[in-house]
Amino acid sequence: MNFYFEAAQVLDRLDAKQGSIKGLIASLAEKNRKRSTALIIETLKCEVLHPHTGKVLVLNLVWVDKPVLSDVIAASKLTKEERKLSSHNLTLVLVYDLLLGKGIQAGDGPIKQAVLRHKTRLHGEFQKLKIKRGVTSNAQLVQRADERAESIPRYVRINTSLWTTDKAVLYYVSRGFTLNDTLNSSDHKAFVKDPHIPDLLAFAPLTSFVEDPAYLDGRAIIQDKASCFPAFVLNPPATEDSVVIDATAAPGNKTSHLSALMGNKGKLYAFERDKRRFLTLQKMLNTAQCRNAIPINADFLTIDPEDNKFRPVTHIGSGIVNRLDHLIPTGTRKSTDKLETSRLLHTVLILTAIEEEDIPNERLAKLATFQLKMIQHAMKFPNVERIVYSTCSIHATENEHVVRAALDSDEAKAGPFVLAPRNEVIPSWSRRGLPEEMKSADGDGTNGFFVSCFIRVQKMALKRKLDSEADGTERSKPRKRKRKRK
Ligand SMILES: C[S@@+](CC[C@H](N)C(=O)[O-])C[C@H]1O[C@@H](n2cnc3c(N)ncnc32)[C@H](O)[C@@H]1O
Repeated sequence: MNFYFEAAQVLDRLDAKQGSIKGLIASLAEKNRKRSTALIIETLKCEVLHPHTGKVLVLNLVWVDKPVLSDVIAASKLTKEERKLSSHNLTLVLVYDLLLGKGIQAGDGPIKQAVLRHKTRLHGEFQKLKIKRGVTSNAQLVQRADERAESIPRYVRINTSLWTTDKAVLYYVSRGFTLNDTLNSSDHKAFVKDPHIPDLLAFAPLTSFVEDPAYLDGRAIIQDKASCFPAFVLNPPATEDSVVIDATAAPGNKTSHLSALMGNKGKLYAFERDKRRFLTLQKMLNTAQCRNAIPINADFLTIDPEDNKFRPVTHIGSGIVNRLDHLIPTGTRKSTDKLETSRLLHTVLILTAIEEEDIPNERLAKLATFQLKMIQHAMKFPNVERIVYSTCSIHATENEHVVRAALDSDEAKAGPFVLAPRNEVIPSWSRRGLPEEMKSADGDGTNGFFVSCFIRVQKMALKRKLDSEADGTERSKPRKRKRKRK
Protein backbone atom coordinates (compact mmCIF):
# COMPACT_ATOMS: atom_id res chain seq x y z
CA MET A 1 0.00 0.00 0.00
CA ASN A 2 2.99 2.23 0.68
CA PHE A 3 3.61 3.22 -2.89
CA TYR A 4 -0.03 4.33 -3.25
CA PHE A 5 0.47 6.63 -0.26
CA GLU A 6 3.71 7.92 -1.73
CA ALA A 7 2.15 8.54 -5.14
CA ALA A 8 -0.82 10.28 -3.50
CA GLN A 9 1.53 12.44 -1.47
CA VAL A 10 3.34 13.55 -4.61
CA LEU A 11 0.00 14.47 -6.19
CA ASP A 12 -0.97 16.35 -3.01
CA ARG A 13 2.27 18.30 -3.09
CA LEU A 14 1.85 19.02 -6.79
CA ASP A 15 -1.62 20.38 -6.08
CA ALA A 16 -0.15 22.52 -3.32
CA LYS A 17 2.56 23.74 -5.74
CA GLN A 18 5.25 22.53 -3.35
CA GLY A 19 7.59 21.41 -6.10
CA SER A 20 7.93 20.23 -9.64
CA ILE A 21 6.95 16.78 -10.86
CA LYS A 22 10.61 16.04 -11.39
CA GLY A 23 11.69 17.22 -7.98
CA LEU A 24 8.93 15.46 -6.14
CA ILE A 25 9.55 12.17 -7.95
CA ALA A 26 13.24 12.47 -7.20
CA SER A 27 12.46 12.76 -3.51
CA LEU A 28 10.66 9.40 -3.46
CA ALA A 29 12.41 6.49 -1.78
CA GLU A 30 14.37 4.46 -4.33
CA LYS A 31 12.52 1.26 -3.35
CA ASN A 32 9.13 2.26 -4.73
CA ARG A 33 10.20 5.02 -7.10
CA LYS A 34 9.56 3.18 -10.33
CA ARG A 35 6.11 1.95 -9.31
CA SER A 36 5.07 5.25 -7.81
CA THR A 37 6.35 7.18 -10.82
CA ALA A 38 4.33 4.99 -13.17
CA LEU A 39 1.25 5.48 -11.07
CA ILE A 40 1.71 9.23 -10.80
CA ILE A 41 2.23 9.68 -14.54
CA GLU A 42 -0.62 7.46 -15.56
CA THR A 43 -2.96 9.10 -13.09
CA LEU A 44 -1.87 12.55 -14.22
CA LYS A 45 -2.62 11.62 -17.81
CA CYS A 46 -6.22 11.32 -16.79
CA GLU A 47 -6.41 14.08 -14.27
CA VAL A 48 -4.27 17.22 -14.70
CA LEU A 49 -6.58 20.14 -14.23
CA HIS A 50 -6.00 23.50 -15.84
CA PRO A 51 -5.71 26.05 -13.05
CA HIS A 52 -8.03 28.53 -14.74
CA THR A 53 -10.39 26.62 -16.99
CA GLY A 54 -10.65 23.49 -14.87
CA LYS A 55 -10.15 21.48 -18.03
CA VAL A 56 -8.07 18.36 -17.97
CA LEU A 57 -4.66 18.39 -19.54
CA VAL A 58 -3.78 15.40 -21.58
CA LEU A 59 -0.05 16.03 -21.56
CA ASN A 60 0.57 19.34 -23.23
CA LEU A 61 -1.51 18.44 -26.23
CA VAL A 62 -5.18 18.76 -25.61
CA TRP A 63 -7.42 20.01 -22.90
CA VAL A 64 -10.48 17.88 -22.51
CA ASP A 65 -13.56 18.98 -20.74
CA LYS A 66 -13.71 16.53 -17.92
CA PRO A 67 -11.34 14.41 -15.92
CA VAL A 68 -11.75 10.70 -16.37
CA LEU A 69 -11.18 9.30 -12.92
CA SER A 70 -12.72 12.09 -10.86
CA ASP A 71 -15.88 11.77 -12.97
CA VAL A 72 -16.13 8.07 -12.35
CA ILE A 73 -15.43 8.50 -8.63
CA ALA A 74 -18.08 11.19 -8.32
CA ALA A 75 -20.67 9.19 -10.28
CA SER A 76 -20.04 6.07 -8.20
CA LYS A 77 -20.46 8.05 -4.93
CA LEU A 78 -17.39 6.18 -3.67
CA THR A 79 -15.97 8.94 -1.51
CA LYS A 80 -19.37 9.97 -0.21
CA GLU A 81 -19.99 6.51 1.14
CA GLU A 82 -16.51 5.62 2.31
CA ARG A 83 -15.19 7.90 5.05
CA LYS A 84 -11.78 6.21 4.96
CA LEU A 85 -11.20 7.63 1.49
CA SER A 86 -10.76 11.19 2.67
CA SER A 87 -7.75 11.80 0.43
CA HIS A 88 -8.82 12.59 -3.12
CA ASN A 89 -5.41 11.78 -4.58
CA LEU A 90 -5.14 8.45 -2.75
CA THR A 91 -8.58 7.55 -4.13
CA LEU A 92 -7.45 8.62 -7.60
CA VAL A 93 -4.38 6.37 -7.68
CA LEU A 94 -6.29 3.40 -6.27
CA VAL A 95 -9.14 3.81 -8.73
CA TYR A 96 -6.63 4.29 -11.53
CA ASP A 97 -5.06 0.91 -10.75
CA LEU A 98 -8.45 -0.75 -10.35
CA LEU A 99 -9.87 0.48 -13.66
CA LEU A 100 -6.88 1.10 -15.90
CA GLY A 101 -3.95 -0.62 -14.21
CA LYS A 102 -3.32 -4.14 -12.96
CA GLY A 103 -5.82 -4.03 -10.12
CA ILE A 104 -4.98 -2.72 -6.65
CA GLN A 105 -1.54 -4.13 -5.78
CA ALA A 106 -1.79 -4.21 -2.01
CA GLY A 107 -2.69 -6.54 0.83
CA ASP A 108 -6.24 -6.58 2.16
CA GLY A 109 -6.36 -3.45 4.29
CA PRO A 110 -9.41 -1.31 5.11
CA ILE A 111 -8.64 1.26 2.40
CA LYS A 112 -8.36 -1.33 -0.35
CA GLN A 113 -11.56 -2.96 0.91
CA ALA A 114 -13.33 0.39 0.85
CA VAL A 115 -12.58 0.78 -2.86
CA LEU A 116 -13.31 -2.85 -3.70
CA ARG A 117 -16.75 -2.62 -2.12
CA HIS A 118 -17.61 -0.30 -4.99
CA LYS A 119 -15.79 -2.21 -7.69
CA THR A 120 -18.89 -3.14 -9.71
CA ARG A 121 -20.29 0.36 -9.57
CA LEU A 122 -16.94 1.91 -10.50
CA HIS A 123 -16.62 -0.39 -13.51
CA GLY A 124 -20.21 0.40 -14.51
CA GLU A 125 -19.67 4.16 -14.30
CA PHE A 126 -16.41 3.78 -16.20
CA GLN A 127 -18.20 1.97 -19.06
CA LYS A 128 -20.91 4.66 -19.12
CA LEU A 129 -18.24 7.35 -19.33
CA LYS A 130 -16.56 5.65 -22.28
CA ILE A 131 -19.87 5.44 -24.13
CA LYS A 132 -20.53 9.12 -23.34
CA ARG A 133 -17.12 10.09 -24.71
CA GLY A 134 -17.49 7.92 -27.79
CA VAL A 135 -14.51 5.66 -27.16
CA THR A 136 -14.45 1.90 -27.27
CA SER A 137 -11.21 1.13 -25.44
CA ASN A 138 -9.43 2.30 -22.31
CA ALA A 139 -6.43 3.19 -24.41
CA GLN A 140 -8.51 5.62 -26.47
CA LEU A 141 -9.38 7.57 -23.36
CA VAL A 142 -5.80 8.62 -22.87
CA GLN A 143 -4.55 7.82 -26.34
CA ARG A 144 -4.23 11.36 -27.53
CA ALA A 145 -2.02 12.00 -24.57
CA ASP A 146 0.68 9.85 -25.96
CA GLU A 147 0.47 11.10 -29.52
CA ARG A 148 3.14 13.70 -29.11
CA ALA A 149 5.47 11.47 -27.12
CA GLU A 150 5.01 8.82 -29.73
CA SER A 151 5.82 11.18 -32.57
CA ILE A 152 9.28 12.06 -31.24
CA PRO A 153 11.94 9.85 -32.82
CA ARG A 154 14.13 7.71 -30.63
CA TYR A 155 17.59 9.23 -31.01
CA VAL A 156 20.76 7.24 -30.65
CA ARG A 157 24.08 9.06 -30.60
CA ILE A 158 26.98 6.97 -31.74
CA ASN A 159 29.79 7.19 -29.23
CA THR A 160 32.66 7.87 -31.60
CA SER A 161 35.14 7.16 -28.80
CA LEU A 162 34.21 3.50 -29.22
CA TRP A 163 32.56 3.15 -32.59
CA THR A 164 31.93 4.81 -35.96
CA THR A 165 28.64 5.77 -37.49
CA ASP A 166 29.43 3.70 -40.57
CA LYS A 167 29.89 0.61 -38.41
CA ALA A 168 26.76 1.47 -36.45
CA VAL A 169 24.74 1.72 -39.66
CA LEU A 170 25.95 -1.73 -40.77
CA TYR A 171 25.24 -3.08 -37.31
CA TYR A 172 21.67 -1.78 -37.21
CA VAL A 173 21.06 -2.98 -40.77
CA SER A 174 22.28 -6.42 -39.66
CA ARG A 175 19.69 -6.27 -36.87
CA GLY A 176 16.89 -5.83 -39.39
CA PHE A 177 16.68 -2.02 -39.66
CA THR A 178 16.74 -0.12 -42.95
CA LEU A 179 18.59 3.15 -43.47
CA ASN A 180 16.22 5.62 -45.14
CA ASP A 181 16.46 9.28 -46.20
CA THR A 182 13.44 10.37 -44.21
CA LEU A 183 11.88 8.88 -41.14
CA ASN A 184 8.40 7.50 -41.45
CA SER A 185 7.15 6.91 -37.91
CA SER A 186 4.90 4.07 -39.03
CA ASP A 187 7.91 2.17 -40.34
CA HIS A 188 9.19 0.65 -37.13
CA LYS A 189 12.26 -0.85 -38.71
CA ALA A 190 13.58 2.31 -40.37
CA PHE A 191 16.20 4.79 -39.24
CA VAL A 192 17.89 7.88 -40.65
CA LYS A 193 21.04 9.89 -40.08
CA ASP A 194 20.10 13.13 -38.38
CA PRO A 195 20.58 16.06 -40.78
CA HIS A 196 21.91 18.47 -38.12
CA ILE A 197 23.95 16.51 -35.59
CA PRO A 198 26.71 14.26 -36.91
CA ASP A 199 26.74 10.69 -35.56
CA LEU A 200 23.15 10.91 -34.42
CA LEU A 201 20.70 8.31 -35.70
CA ALA A 202 16.94 8.67 -35.48
CA PHE A 203 14.70 5.62 -35.18
CA ALA A 204 10.93 5.25 -35.07
CA PRO A 205 9.56 6.67 -31.80
CA LEU A 206 8.89 3.48 -29.89
CA THR A 207 11.97 1.56 -30.95
CA SER A 208 13.36 -0.26 -27.94
CA PHE A 209 17.07 -0.49 -27.21
CA VAL A 210 16.69 -2.34 -23.93
CA GLU A 211 18.36 -5.46 -25.29
CA ASP A 212 20.68 -3.74 -27.77
CA PRO A 213 24.26 -4.84 -26.99
CA ALA A 214 25.60 -1.59 -28.46
CA TYR A 215 23.50 0.42 -26.03
CA LEU A 216 24.44 -1.83 -23.14
CA ASP A 217 28.18 -1.51 -23.73
CA GLY A 218 28.24 2.26 -24.32
CA ARG A 219 28.82 2.33 -28.08
CA ALA A 220 25.34 3.74 -28.56
CA ILE A 221 23.99 6.45 -26.27
CA ILE A 222 20.30 7.21 -26.12
CA GLN A 223 20.28 10.98 -26.10
CA ASP A 224 17.58 13.37 -27.13
CA LYS A 225 18.47 15.44 -30.18
CA ALA A 226 18.03 18.74 -28.34
CA SER A 227 20.58 17.74 -25.74
CA CYS A 228 23.13 17.08 -28.49
CA PHE A 229 23.16 20.69 -29.63
CA PRO A 230 25.22 22.21 -26.80
CA ALA A 231 28.33 20.05 -27.24
CA PHE A 232 28.09 20.32 -31.01
CA VAL A 233 27.81 24.11 -30.81
CA LEU A 234 30.68 24.33 -28.31
CA ASN A 235 32.78 22.55 -30.93
CA PRO A 236 35.71 21.74 -28.64
CA PRO A 237 39.14 21.24 -30.17
CA ALA A 238 40.35 17.66 -30.65
CA THR A 239 44.03 18.04 -29.78
CA GLU A 240 46.25 16.67 -27.02
CA ASP A 241 46.55 20.12 -25.43
CA SER A 242 42.82 20.96 -25.45
CA VAL A 243 41.40 21.95 -22.09
CA VAL A 244 37.62 22.08 -21.82
CA ILE A 245 35.12 22.38 -18.96
CA ASP A 246 31.64 20.95 -18.61
CA ALA A 247 30.41 23.11 -15.74
CA THR A 248 27.26 21.13 -14.92
CA ALA A 249 27.96 17.59 -15.94
CA ALA A 250 25.71 14.89 -14.44
CA PRO A 251 24.36 12.60 -15.67
CA GLY A 252 27.01 13.01 -18.33
CA ASN A 253 25.38 12.74 -21.73
CA LYS A 254 26.81 16.06 -22.83
CA THR A 255 30.14 15.32 -21.18
CA SER A 256 30.46 12.07 -23.09
CA HIS A 257 29.45 13.89 -26.27
CA LEU A 258 32.13 16.53 -25.63
CA SER A 259 34.67 13.81 -24.94
CA ALA A 260 33.85 12.11 -28.24
CA LEU A 261 34.04 15.42 -30.14
CA MET A 262 37.47 15.98 -28.57
CA GLY A 263 38.53 12.61 -29.94
CA ASN A 264 39.05 11.53 -26.33
CA LYS A 265 42.10 13.80 -26.28
CA GLY A 266 43.24 16.63 -24.04
CA LYS A 267 41.50 17.31 -20.73
CA LEU A 268 37.80 17.58 -20.10
CA TYR A 269 37.04 18.74 -16.56
CA ALA A 270 33.49 17.72 -15.64
CA PHE A 271 32.05 19.51 -12.60
CA GLU A 272 29.11 18.16 -10.68
CA ARG A 273 28.31 19.57 -7.28
CA ASP A 274 25.72 16.99 -6.24
CA LYS A 275 27.26 13.88 -4.61
CA ARG A 276 24.64 11.40 -5.77
CA ARG A 277 24.61 12.70 -9.33
CA PHE A 278 28.38 12.72 -9.30
CA LEU A 279 28.30 8.91 -8.87
CA THR A 280 25.98 8.64 -11.88
CA LEU A 281 28.34 10.87 -13.84
CA GLN A 282 31.32 8.65 -12.99
CA LYS A 283 29.44 5.53 -14.09
CA MET A 284 28.35 7.16 -17.32
CA LEU A 285 31.88 8.29 -18.15
CA ASN A 286 33.21 4.79 -17.41
CA THR A 287 30.66 3.08 -19.60
CA ALA A 288 31.29 5.50 -22.44
CA GLN A 289 35.06 5.17 -21.87
CA CYS A 290 35.70 8.90 -21.77
CA ARG A 291 39.39 8.66 -21.00
CA ASN A 292 40.01 12.40 -21.28
CA ALA A 293 37.26 13.28 -18.79
CA ILE A 294 38.24 14.30 -15.26
CA PRO A 295 35.10 14.31 -13.10
CA ILE A 296 35.26 16.67 -10.13
CA ASN A 297 32.67 16.70 -7.35
CA ALA A 298 32.63 20.46 -6.80
CA ASP A 299 30.62 23.57 -7.45
CA PHE A 300 31.84 25.24 -10.62
CA LEU A 301 31.29 28.64 -9.03
CA THR A 302 33.97 27.88 -6.42
CA ILE A 303 36.64 27.13 -9.00
CA ASP A 304 39.37 29.74 -9.32
CA PRO A 305 39.74 30.69 -13.00
CA GLU A 306 43.35 31.65 -12.27
CA ASP A 307 44.21 28.19 -10.91
CA ASN A 308 47.06 26.86 -13.05
CA LYS A 309 45.06 23.75 -13.86
CA PHE A 310 42.18 25.76 -15.28
CA ARG A 311 43.95 28.78 -16.76
CA PRO A 312 44.40 27.04 -20.13
CA VAL A 313 40.65 26.29 -20.49
CA THR A 314 39.40 27.54 -23.85
CA HIS A 315 35.90 26.10 -24.06
CA ILE A 316 33.20 25.91 -21.37
CA GLY A 317 29.76 24.34 -21.58
CA SER A 318 27.07 24.96 -19.01
CA GLY A 319 23.66 23.36 -19.23
CA ILE A 320 21.65 24.02 -16.17
CA VAL A 321 17.96 23.74 -16.46
CA ASN A 322 17.53 20.32 -17.94
CA ARG A 323 14.93 19.62 -15.33
CA LEU A 324 14.90 15.87 -15.86
CA ASP A 325 18.29 14.80 -17.08
CA HIS A 326 19.62 13.93 -13.66
CA LEU A 327 16.78 11.48 -13.19
CA ILE A 328 17.29 9.62 -16.42
CA PRO A 329 19.45 6.63 -15.74
CA THR A 330 22.46 6.37 -17.95
CA GLY A 331 25.10 4.89 -15.69
CA THR A 332 23.67 1.45 -15.12
CA ARG A 333 22.96 0.07 -18.49
CA LYS A 334 22.00 -3.41 -17.43
CA SER A 335 18.74 -2.49 -15.82
CA THR A 336 15.75 -2.69 -18.12
CA ASP A 337 13.63 -1.40 -15.26
CA LYS A 338 15.57 1.83 -15.33
CA LEU A 339 15.05 2.20 -19.04
CA GLU A 340 11.34 1.85 -18.54
CA THR A 341 11.52 4.50 -15.85
CA SER A 342 13.33 6.70 -18.32
CA ARG A 343 10.49 6.25 -20.79
CA LEU A 344 8.04 7.31 -18.15
CA LEU A 345 10.20 10.28 -17.42
CA HIS A 346 10.06 11.14 -21.08
CA THR A 347 6.36 11.51 -20.47
CA VAL A 348 7.09 13.63 -17.42
CA LEU A 349 9.26 15.79 -19.61
CA ILE A 350 6.30 16.63 -21.75
CA LEU A 351 4.18 17.26 -18.72
CA THR A 352 6.93 19.43 -17.37
CA ALA A 353 6.65 21.74 -20.34
CA ILE A 354 3.22 22.74 -19.19
CA GLU A 355 4.20 22.67 -15.55
CA GLU A 356 6.89 25.17 -16.36
CA GLU A 357 4.28 27.65 -17.50
CA ASP A 358 3.25 27.82 -13.90
CA ILE A 359 6.66 28.41 -12.35
CA PRO A 360 6.24 31.47 -10.15
CA ASN A 361 8.08 34.54 -11.41
CA GLU A 362 10.06 34.71 -8.19
CA ARG A 363 11.51 31.23 -8.69
CA LEU A 364 12.24 31.94 -12.34
CA ALA A 365 14.07 35.10 -11.41
CA LYS A 366 16.15 33.18 -8.85
CA LEU A 367 17.05 30.53 -11.40
CA ALA A 368 17.94 33.19 -13.94
CA THR A 369 20.20 34.99 -11.46
CA PHE A 370 22.03 31.76 -10.72
CA GLN A 371 22.39 30.97 -14.42
CA LEU A 372 23.75 34.41 -15.10
CA LYS A 373 26.35 33.88 -12.36
CA MET A 374 27.50 30.68 -14.08
CA ILE A 375 28.04 32.49 -17.40
CA GLN A 376 29.79 35.40 -15.74
CA HIS A 377 32.05 32.98 -13.90
CA ALA A 378 32.85 31.14 -17.13
CA MET A 379 33.78 34.47 -18.70
CA LYS A 380 36.44 34.99 -16.02
CA PHE A 381 38.64 32.15 -17.28
CA PRO A 382 41.53 34.06 -18.83
CA ASN A 383 41.86 31.94 -21.97
CA VAL A 384 38.27 30.97 -22.57
CA GLU A 385 37.24 31.58 -26.16
CA ARG A 386 33.87 29.93 -26.39
CA ILE A 387 31.09 29.45 -23.85
CA VAL A 388 27.89 27.57 -24.54
CA TYR A 389 24.93 28.19 -22.28
CA SER A 390 21.97 25.87 -22.64
CA THR A 391 18.68 25.22 -20.89
CA CYS A 392 15.63 23.13 -21.60
CA SER A 393 13.48 25.92 -20.33
CA ILE A 394 10.76 27.57 -22.35
CA HIS A 395 11.02 30.84 -20.45
CA ALA A 396 12.68 33.92 -21.91
CA THR A 397 13.54 34.81 -18.29
CA GLU A 398 15.95 31.89 -18.19
CA ASN A 399 16.99 32.14 -21.80
CA GLU A 400 17.13 35.38 -23.79
CA HIS A 401 17.00 37.55 -20.66
CA VAL A 402 19.96 35.73 -19.13
CA VAL A 403 21.90 36.04 -22.38
CA ARG A 404 21.06 39.73 -22.63
CA ALA A 405 22.18 40.33 -19.03
CA ALA A 406 25.34 38.31 -19.61
CA LEU A 407 26.17 40.42 -22.66
CA ASP A 408 25.64 43.57 -20.61
CA SER A 409 27.84 42.32 -17.74
CA ASP A 410 31.28 43.67 -16.86
CA GLU A 411 32.75 40.24 -17.57
CA ALA A 412 31.37 40.26 -21.12
CA LYS A 413 32.70 43.76 -21.69
CA ALA A 414 36.10 42.82 -20.32
CA GLY A 415 36.28 39.72 -22.54
CA PRO A 416 35.00 41.10 -24.72
CA PHE A 417 32.37 38.47 -25.43
CA VAL A 418 29.67 38.62 -28.06
CA LEU A 419 27.20 36.10 -29.38
CA ALA A 420 28.69 33.85 -31.99
CA PRO A 421 27.55 34.63 -35.51
CA ARG A 422 24.89 32.41 -36.98
CA ASN A 423 27.32 30.66 -39.31
CA GLU A 424 29.10 29.26 -36.23
CA VAL A 425 25.94 28.00 -34.57
CA ILE A 426 24.32 25.33 -36.72
CA PRO A 427 23.51 27.54 -39.73
CA SER A 428 21.21 24.88 -41.17
CA TRP A 429 18.93 25.08 -38.12
CA SER A 430 16.35 27.69 -39.01
CA ARG A 431 14.56 28.18 -35.70
CA ARG A 432 16.28 30.80 -33.52
CA GLY A 433 15.27 32.18 -30.10
CA LEU A 434 12.62 34.81 -29.52
CA PRO A 435 13.77 37.83 -31.54
CA GLU A 436 11.64 40.23 -29.53
CA GLU A 437 13.49 39.21 -26.37
CA MET A 438 16.92 40.23 -27.63
CA LYS A 439 18.43 43.57 -28.56
CA SER A 440 19.70 41.84 -31.64
CA ALA A 441 18.40 38.34 -31.79
CA ASP A 442 20.79 35.48 -31.99
CA GLY A 443 19.74 32.92 -29.42
CA ASP A 444 19.17 29.43 -30.70
CA GLY A 445 15.92 27.96 -29.49
CA THR A 446 14.71 24.49 -30.24
CA ASN A 447 11.72 22.55 -29.12
CA GLY A 448 11.71 23.46 -25.44
CA PHE A 449 15.45 23.80 -25.49
CA PHE A 450 17.70 26.82 -25.69
CA VAL A 451 21.33 27.01 -26.69
CA SER A 452 23.43 30.14 -26.93
CA CYS A 453 27.10 30.58 -27.68
CA PHE A 454 29.39 33.40 -26.54
CA ILE A 455 32.75 33.95 -28.18
CA ARG A 456 35.60 36.20 -27.17
CA VAL A 457 36.03 38.75 -29.89
CA GLN A 458 39.69 39.60 -29.73
CA LYS A 459 40.84 36.04 -29.37
CA MET A 460 38.73 34.97 -32.29
CA ALA A 461 39.89 37.84 -34.43
CA LEU A 462 43.48 37.16 -33.48
CA LYS A 463 43.07 33.46 -34.15
CA ARG A 464 41.59 34.11 -37.57
CA LYS A 465 44.45 36.48 -38.31
CA LEU A 466 47.06 33.92 -37.24
CA ASP A 467 45.28 31.12 -39.13
CA SER A 468 45.04 33.15 -42.28
CA GLU A 469 48.65 34.28 -41.96
CA ALA A 470 49.63 30.66 -41.64
CA ASP A 471 47.89 29.68 -44.87
CA GLY A 472 48.78 32.89 -46.69
CA THR A 473 45.25 34.14 -47.19
CA GLU A 474 45.95 37.35 -45.24
CA ARG A 475 48.49 38.41 -47.86
CA SER A 476 46.30 37.43 -50.79
CA LYS A 477 43.45 39.64 -49.63
CA PRO A 478 45.09 43.05 -50.08
CA ARG A 479 46.40 41.97 -53.45
CA LYS A 480 42.91 41.05 -54.54
CA ARG A 481 41.56 44.33 -53.24
CA LYS A 482 44.28 46.22 -54.99
CA ARG A 483 43.47 44.51 -58.23
CA LYS A 484 39.82 45.40 -57.81
CA ARG A 485 40.64 49.03 -57.20
CA LYS A 486 42.63 49.15 -60.38
C1 LIG B 1 20.68 19.87 -16.31
S1 LIG B 1 21.78 18.88 -15.45
C2 LIG B 1 23.09 18.78 -16.62
C3 LIG B 1 22.84 17.80 -17.70
C4 LIG B 1 24.11 17.36 -18.36
N1 LIG B 1 24.81 18.52 -18.91
C5 LIG B 1 23.86 16.30 -19.42
O1 LIG B 1 23.52 16.66 -20.54
O2 LIG B 1 23.92 15.11 -19.13
C6 LIG B 1 22.41 20.05 -14.34
C7 LIG B 1 23.43 19.44 -13.38
O3 LIG B 1 24.29 20.48 -13.01
C8 LIG B 1 24.56 20.38 -11.63
N2 LIG B 1 24.92 21.74 -11.21
C9 LIG B 1 24.12 22.82 -11.12
N3 LIG B 1 24.84 23.89 -10.74
C10 LIG B 1 26.11 23.49 -10.59
C11 LIG B 1 27.31 24.14 -10.22
N4 LIG B 1 27.33 25.43 -9.88
N5 LIG B 1 28.45 23.43 -10.20
C12 LIG B 1 28.46 22.11 -10.50
N6 LIG B 1 27.34 21.43 -10.85
C13 LIG B 1 26.18 22.11 -10.89
C14 LIG B 1 23.28 19.85 -11.04
O4 LIG B 1 23.53 19.21 -9.81
C15 LIG B 1 22.81 18.89 -12.12
O5 LIG B 1 23.28 17.60 -11.91
